[in-house]
Amino acid sequence: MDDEGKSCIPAEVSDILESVSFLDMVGNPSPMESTVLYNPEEQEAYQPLKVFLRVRPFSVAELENHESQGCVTIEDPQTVILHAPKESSAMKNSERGIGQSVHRFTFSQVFGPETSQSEFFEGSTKEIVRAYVNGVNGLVFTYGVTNAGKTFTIQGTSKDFGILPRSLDMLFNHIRGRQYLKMNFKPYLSSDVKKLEDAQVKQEEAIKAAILASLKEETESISGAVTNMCHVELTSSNCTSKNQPSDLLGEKNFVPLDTPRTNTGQRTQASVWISFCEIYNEYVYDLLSVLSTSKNQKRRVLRICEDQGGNSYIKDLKWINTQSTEEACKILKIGNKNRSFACTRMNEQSSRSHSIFSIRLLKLTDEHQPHVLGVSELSFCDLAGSERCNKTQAFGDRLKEAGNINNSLHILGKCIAALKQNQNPKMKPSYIPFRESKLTRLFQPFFCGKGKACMIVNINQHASMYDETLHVMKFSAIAKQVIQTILPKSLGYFPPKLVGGDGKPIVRFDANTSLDDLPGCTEASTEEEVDITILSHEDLLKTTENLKEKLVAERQSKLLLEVKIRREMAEEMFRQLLETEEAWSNRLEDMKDSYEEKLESKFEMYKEAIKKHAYMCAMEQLEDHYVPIEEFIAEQEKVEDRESKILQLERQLDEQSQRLLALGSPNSDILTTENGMELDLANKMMKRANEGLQKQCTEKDELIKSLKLKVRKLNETLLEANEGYRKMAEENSRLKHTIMLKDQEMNNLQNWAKRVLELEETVSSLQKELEHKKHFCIEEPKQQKPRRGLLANLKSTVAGTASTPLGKGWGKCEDVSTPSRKHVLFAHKTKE
Ligand SMILES: Nc1ncnc2c1ncn2[C@@H]1O[C@H](COP(=O)(O)OP(=O)(O)OP(=O)(O)O)[C@@H](O)[C@H]1O
Repeated sequence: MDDEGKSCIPAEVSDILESVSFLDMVGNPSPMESTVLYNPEEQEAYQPLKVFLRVRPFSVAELENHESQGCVTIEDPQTVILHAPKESSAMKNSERGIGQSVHRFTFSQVFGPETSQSEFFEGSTKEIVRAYVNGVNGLVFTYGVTNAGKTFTIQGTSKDFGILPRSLDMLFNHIRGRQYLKMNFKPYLSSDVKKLEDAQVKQEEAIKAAILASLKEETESISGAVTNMCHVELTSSNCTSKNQPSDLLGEKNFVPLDTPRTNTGQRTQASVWISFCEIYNEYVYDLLSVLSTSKNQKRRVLRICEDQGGNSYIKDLKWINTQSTEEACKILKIGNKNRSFACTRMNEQSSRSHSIFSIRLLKLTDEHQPHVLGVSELSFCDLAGSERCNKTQAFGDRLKEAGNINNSLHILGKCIAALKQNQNPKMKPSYIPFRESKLTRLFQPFFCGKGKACMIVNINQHASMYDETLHVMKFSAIAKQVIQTILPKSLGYFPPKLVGGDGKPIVRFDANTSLDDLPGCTEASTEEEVDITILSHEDLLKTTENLKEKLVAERQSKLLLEVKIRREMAEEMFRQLLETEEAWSNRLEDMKDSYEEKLESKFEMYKEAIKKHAYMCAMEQLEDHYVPIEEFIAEQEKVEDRESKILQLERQLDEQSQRLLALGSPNSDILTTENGMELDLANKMMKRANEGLQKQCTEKDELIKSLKLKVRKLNETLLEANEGYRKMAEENSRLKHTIMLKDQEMNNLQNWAKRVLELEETVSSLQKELEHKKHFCIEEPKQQKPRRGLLANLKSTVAGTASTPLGKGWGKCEDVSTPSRKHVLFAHKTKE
């Protein structure tokens, strides 16, 4: 989208517009289009929205001004190519690599600048008019920038009639000779009929006379022009013959109006009524209101209401009985005078509002005892120009108008985009904002299967309007993909209802539906959007009173509804709480069991580990200090042997000492001399014994040393064993810590249980409130549902477990007084 001013195309639509691929524009079928439709009825029911393009010729003035040509090229009857002129944003964008400078669009039919009004009517609108006279509602709307030829296409000029007068002519030719000339059956609400009292008929006649009188001076010219049209333009019709019906409709498949006859063989008759209104600045005005011609009087704003079938209609809109095309054209002219024209810079007679001209055809049985057989409506909507504010250089009121025009077209764009999106089964259905503008509210039934619509896109070939025209074309590319679903009459329609002059039902044509089904006053029940600024003081008071009554009734019904909803909600909440409680208690049990199992298995694991470790340590020690028993015995024997030897030697030493003492006595000299030899011998022996002893001592020392070494090694082994023990103690403390954490988790679980208890209290308070409400409603108090046991169970379990030292969920069924298996186990572990 360009950044110049506010676009009439919404951002969402713009996004889609930008994403509309070149292939889409050349007419690739949408998902719905590509769906195979097997029977002709289905094909009739699902049709893409017909979009016709009409290219306006250059005016003499434009040709004189050398308006650049060549922007629009018609390739074939369905395709048109747009070439961006140099100065356009599209060209600038394409030069920057964004978008293309050439675009191809396809339409149901493209009508070039040389197309006459008659050719255009034949090729575009005739089909809808044909369906209309057979009872199918129709809508024709023109879309395009200002000065593109929308009004020219619908209304034409006094010499060159547009599709509207031609449709009227076709209709009147069709019903010629079977027209119901009395005015006592009048359109009512969206598709009902009101039977008027005589006084009301007179009033209708007076209104019509007043309207026609306001254009008396121009009657001649219009009459002449219409006659002219019949004689000159409609060459294919027998319009010249007043008594013969037109053969415009004389084609295959067309069922003439007089074909259906009632069971009693009565001929059908037709009554035609027209209305003309405009939507200006989001207000609906009646263009046929006589008062509106007075300059000083403020125009009355009309409201859009809905009937019981949800169909929108304009409340208090004037419907004028019309007996001929001439009359209808006169009325159109009067309406045009009231239309909000304002000079814009681009079009001298630019229409700044959306105008809607509607024709209602009432099919009746014969005059003596008339019954309504059906009502169909054909509307022509001339939309205001879709240009942006800055192009028209709008300020003040014009800017406001442009804003409102843009807004309603913006909503129309959103609706069309949403309709297209909703047809795609792969996309998420989106809300269609029909109610966001008056225009789309009135168009809604046509897009919801209650009529046939067709869109006429008008463009001019101005280079200066290229960007605007491109947006119009992109918009139409989306509109073309919207599939219209025409509902069969049996579906979605409320059959026409005949009401009396007071608006109360007289006859209903649906035998299956009784009159009791109808609301007392449909109108009153469906009224909305009251514009209080247009009401007098008395009206305001009356309205206030009515509203007060309605409010009281509404409040009562709302209160009952609220009580009902609250009760349902409370029951639902209670049920949910019980379910939650059950789920939580189950979960709690499961968690407890799983933690118990985990803890037990961990204890077993650690026990095994400690045992294994102790065994390993013992084995290592055994390996280090292992001495074979034989060696040990041999060593022992050696030691004993040596000890006995030492004892023997000590005894010998004692003996020697005694001998030496004996030798030291007075007769020792004698002994010395006598025993000198013996002493030497003894000394030698002692020396030898001494040496032997010394040797034995060194051996003993070595043995002691080796024993000390062994003792030291044993000490070291002891230290290692101590270290192992210490590690095991640490492991043990870690285990204790893990157990503590598990305890905390169990605490958390208990907290959850408490929460469940709190919820239970909430439930009981809700129940109390419910009881209170029940009293309020003076209803039989219901027996409170017996509480499920789980909550109580949980409560007692939690209370029981909380009192135990390790509490926290150990053993749900164990006796508190007897120490549980886990307690003993845990105590044992702690001890370890
Ligand atoms: N097909 C046509 N042949 C000849 N003249 C045309 C054609 N279409 C439009 N014109 C002339 O172009 C001028 C503008 O047309 P018209 O008023 O219908 O535009 P518009 O789209 O209704 O503009 P706005 O939205 O401002 O009302 C008129 O003078 C009309 O007579």
